[in-house]
Amino acid sequence: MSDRLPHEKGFHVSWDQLHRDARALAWRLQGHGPEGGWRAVVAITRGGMAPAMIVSRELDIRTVDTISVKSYNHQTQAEPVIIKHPDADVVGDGTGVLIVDDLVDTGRTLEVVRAAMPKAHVATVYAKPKGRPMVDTFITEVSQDTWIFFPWDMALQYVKPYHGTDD
Ligand SMILES: O=P(O)(O)OC[C@H]1O[C@H](OP(=O)(O)OP(=O)(O)O)[C@H](O)[C@@H]1O
Ligand SMILES: Nc1nc2[nH]cnc2c(=O)[nH]1
Ligand SMILES: [Mg+2]
Repeated sequence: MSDRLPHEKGFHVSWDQLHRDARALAWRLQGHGPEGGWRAVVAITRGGMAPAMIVSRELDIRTVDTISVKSYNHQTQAEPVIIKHPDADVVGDGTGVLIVDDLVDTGRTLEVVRAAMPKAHVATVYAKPKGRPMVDTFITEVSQDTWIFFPWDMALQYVKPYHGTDD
């Protein structure tokens, strides 16, 4: 995360909120697939896996695969590389395939994913302005200087009361 700082704001997403937003994404996608419906979901690991599970459940899509993209740092420029492809027999050129990720930020990850499946439909739960053109469907936009905190990266912890003492 350090190479992506500074971020002025934080947007904290609870499991409950993530569930609601991923369901809203599924609702928006329902009926918008090609004739015959969506054939498969491809989750972009790892952040896309929880949203993809929720979307595939809501839309009753049983064929779910993954694509793994790793961002390598070469002199501060992050260069995403696909380190695991989905099953070619399942996805083909992407027709009828729903690619799901938690968010788009710069759009670099989706650039390489789209190149691998040009005809797929790309859906993210959250989007930042720079990456928006890379997404077909999303639910909530946040500003570019906002860092989104996901529930799998967080834990409940004690917070000091405003009045300054611990009891
Ligand atoms: O639009 P971009 O600037 O490419 O950023 C968006 C990507 O960054 C995060 O994944 P990350 O690479 O951190 O890996 P993870 O999903 O395994 O946490 C996020 O889950 C998106 O996949
Ligand atoms: N968790 C998280 N990962 C990211 N990867 C790129 N942008 C973000 C972000 O805002 N939050
Ligand atoms: Mg990711």
